[in-house]
Amino acid sequence: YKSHKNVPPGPWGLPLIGHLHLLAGTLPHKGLQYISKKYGPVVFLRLGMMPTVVISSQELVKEVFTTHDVNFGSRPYMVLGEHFSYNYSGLGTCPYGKHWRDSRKLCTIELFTAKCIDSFAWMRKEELSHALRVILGGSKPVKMRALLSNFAFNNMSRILMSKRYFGDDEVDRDAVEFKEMLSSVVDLVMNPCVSNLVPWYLRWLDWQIPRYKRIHAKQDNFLQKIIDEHKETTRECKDFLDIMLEFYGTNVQGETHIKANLLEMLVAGTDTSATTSEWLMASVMHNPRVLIKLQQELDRVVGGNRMVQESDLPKLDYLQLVLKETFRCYPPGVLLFPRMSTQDVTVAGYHVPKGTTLLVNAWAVHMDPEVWENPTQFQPERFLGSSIDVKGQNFELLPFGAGRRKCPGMSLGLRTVELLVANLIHGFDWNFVPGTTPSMEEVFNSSCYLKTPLQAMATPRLRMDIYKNMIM
Ligand code: HEM
Repeated sequence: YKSHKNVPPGPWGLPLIGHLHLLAGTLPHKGLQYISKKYGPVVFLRLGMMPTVVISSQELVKEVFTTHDVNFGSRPYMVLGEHFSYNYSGLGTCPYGKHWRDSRKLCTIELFTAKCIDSFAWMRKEELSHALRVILGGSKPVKMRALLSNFAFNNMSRILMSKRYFGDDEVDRDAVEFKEMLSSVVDLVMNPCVSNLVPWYLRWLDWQIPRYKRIHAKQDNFLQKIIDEHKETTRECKDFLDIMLEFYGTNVQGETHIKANLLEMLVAGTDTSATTSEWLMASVMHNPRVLIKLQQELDRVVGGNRMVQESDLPKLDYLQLVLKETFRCYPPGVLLFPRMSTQDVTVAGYHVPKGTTLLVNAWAVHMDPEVWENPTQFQPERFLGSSIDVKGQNFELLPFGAGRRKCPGMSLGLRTVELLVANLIHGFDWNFVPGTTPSMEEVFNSSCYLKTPLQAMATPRLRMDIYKNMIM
């Protein structure tokens, strides 16, 4: 890399660890933003021994996701892909090519169309009624993270494989273990573990490999059991696992693709939606003006005699602004999901060789003062009258990425988040636990989370019979 004169600028690195020391003790997206302020919007770094280019401006995001999108269409080496996603068999980790195109088409047609998403409405309604029951009858204060995460997980697992794991009182112990495994897998996506930081011939040095293998064996057991159960029973209405069994086949290779897809979709679809909902709730609780304005809109559009239905959501204009602002300030994928160049390419006039990891600092773009006025302030009104949406079309707001490998689950994720938060805000007044004002401090585990899980006091805003009608 060094032998090439025209590589992007960057600080001096150290042997073996490269530039990792510059990110120690800071959140990676903030550390990378600091470096890019000094060296420019395209920076070359070595994360361990792995050559990496980091992009931090709207203009360059546009360049990589339009002109060079095919070239950056694959993912780099990741522990997630090798050890957990059955050697890159799933839609999110597999290399750009025929298998990816076929898998993406299957999901787009069978899972993510507006018609499919509408057809899951009754499941979301049931899950909502369970969430209401937890809020009204459960412990005080409400443990928001568990509530939001169980809602997202149950919705995903029902859509994918007709399974509901987290009940109101009873929980499936295997599922709890599986969900914990998923969290460890999520942690490993961008974790600076040895395997992620060295070339292939040194990966055997990673002392954590036996741990990956142990977790994977348990995960495989759980997923295989679900597939075997599915093959033995038939459902009146096919779920996505039935559709995948028909498409990929029931041979070992087919089932491997299915297990990888199930795992990746649970990883990609659960935490992202739950984290967005938690950031939104925390943000509006810290900005009571916004919370009151949301409730006024809900009173106007929905009224005080019922809970919010999916058909109300497109009419909730202010909620859309608040959601956009939440995504801008707290995108769950602050660095998106890494890509890799499959050919030598010129970015912003600099040479980027084949095999370089591309990180897009979406958070830095969302906080760029050249693009946003007062970027650090939470101000949903900034989107009033603006055509900016969350689809990443103009590359200044990218919570779902952009280009060919952008998130295919966007509409499903948005519907899940909007329905839940609209009902939480319409149905209850929310206050911090008396005597506490939790901080908005974040932690990074591949995704950004509130450091202290949100807990809140809920006071019903509507007549009791309205909740009772909703709770089945
Ligand atoms: C608020 C919710 C969500 C957010 C913020 C989000 C965000 C993202 C981001 C940033 C990427 C990487 C895009 C890129 O590389 O440019 C991604 C990819 C992906 N997401 Fe989502 N996501 C969400 C919900 C979902 C849901 C509900 C699913 C459903 C299963 C899903 C499935 C996927 C998959 C399969 C990929 C990989 C696509 C590929 O490589 O072709 N996501 N998501």
